[in-house]
Amino acid sequence: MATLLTGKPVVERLAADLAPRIDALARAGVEPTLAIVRMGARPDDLSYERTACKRADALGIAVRPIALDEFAPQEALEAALHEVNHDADVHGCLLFRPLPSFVDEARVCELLAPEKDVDGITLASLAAVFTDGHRGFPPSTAAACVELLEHYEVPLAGKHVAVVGRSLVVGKPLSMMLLRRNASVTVCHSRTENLAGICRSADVVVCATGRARAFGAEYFAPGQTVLDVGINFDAQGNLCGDVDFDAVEPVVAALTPVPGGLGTVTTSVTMAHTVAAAEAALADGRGVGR
Ligand SMILES: Nc1nc(=O)c2c([nH]1)NC[C@@H]1CN(c3ccc(C(=O)N[C@@H](CCC(=O)O)C(=O)O)cc3)C=[N+]21
Repeated sequence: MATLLTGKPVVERLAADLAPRIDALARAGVEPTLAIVRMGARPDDLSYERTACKRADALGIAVRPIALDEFAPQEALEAALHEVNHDADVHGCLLFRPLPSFVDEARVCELLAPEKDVDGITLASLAAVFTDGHRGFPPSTAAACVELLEHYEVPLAGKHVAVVGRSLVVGKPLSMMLLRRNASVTVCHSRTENLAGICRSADVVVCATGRARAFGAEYFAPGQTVLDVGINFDAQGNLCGDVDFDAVEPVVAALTPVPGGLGTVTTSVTMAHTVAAAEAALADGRGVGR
């Protein structure tokens, strides 16, 4: 029987930290505001948007959903980001990825004002992750993994962490964040030879491939901590992770569930980044007294 590393206590702790800060902003006449920009209607985007709206509402953060058609021209997306950049009442922006394949994602990401980049999509934010700098925000999903590991006091220093997945949303930035905490990180991917063997040899395994229930018991060993970053929908439309939960739960020491795991922490981290962005805007005199 593995210990379930649920998101709930992490979410509650983050909320307790944010409440007085949101109150202080309200007294200064600022309502932290997050723009959510979506193209099309991918189920994982919708899942995030639903959870984000609920969480924002509970905390006293405003959400501005901006939904574009799946086939909207890139110019429409660029115009939406331009508007976000120039709206002093918007403090943060979450742009769902991946974008449709005809969109130049790298170009679009660079358009967002770095101070509103609460999900670490600009090069400025990513550079800070790689150089251990203090500017900007890391991608929320990567930050959520670290928050959860720290909350549950999972040792990282000197430990071997296998990160499976090399996206800019999770795998690459998370590897750097773990390295900074003195873990020895193996970054694995679809071309990795002996993936199961590498995973079995690790102290902590992070599954971030986006393939429903692809990680069976053969990838794991007793004593391990497993983070399941996957948000997938199976053929029946049920939300599931990258880990085959029923097969793996009897093997490992601790495991995050899906739903109720890292997704919920990711949402809260985005809210925390939005509040921090609002605080920075207030301190800079941006968006007040106009
Ligand atoms: N730039 C970018 N950054 C992302 O981090 C990103 C993205 N794009 N595109 C979409 C995926 C998906 N994603 C989710 C995060 C939280 C939940 C979440 O909170 N789910 C809840 C409830 C799910 C439900 O009931 O529908 C849970 O896991 O318990 C879901 C999905 C972040 N993603």
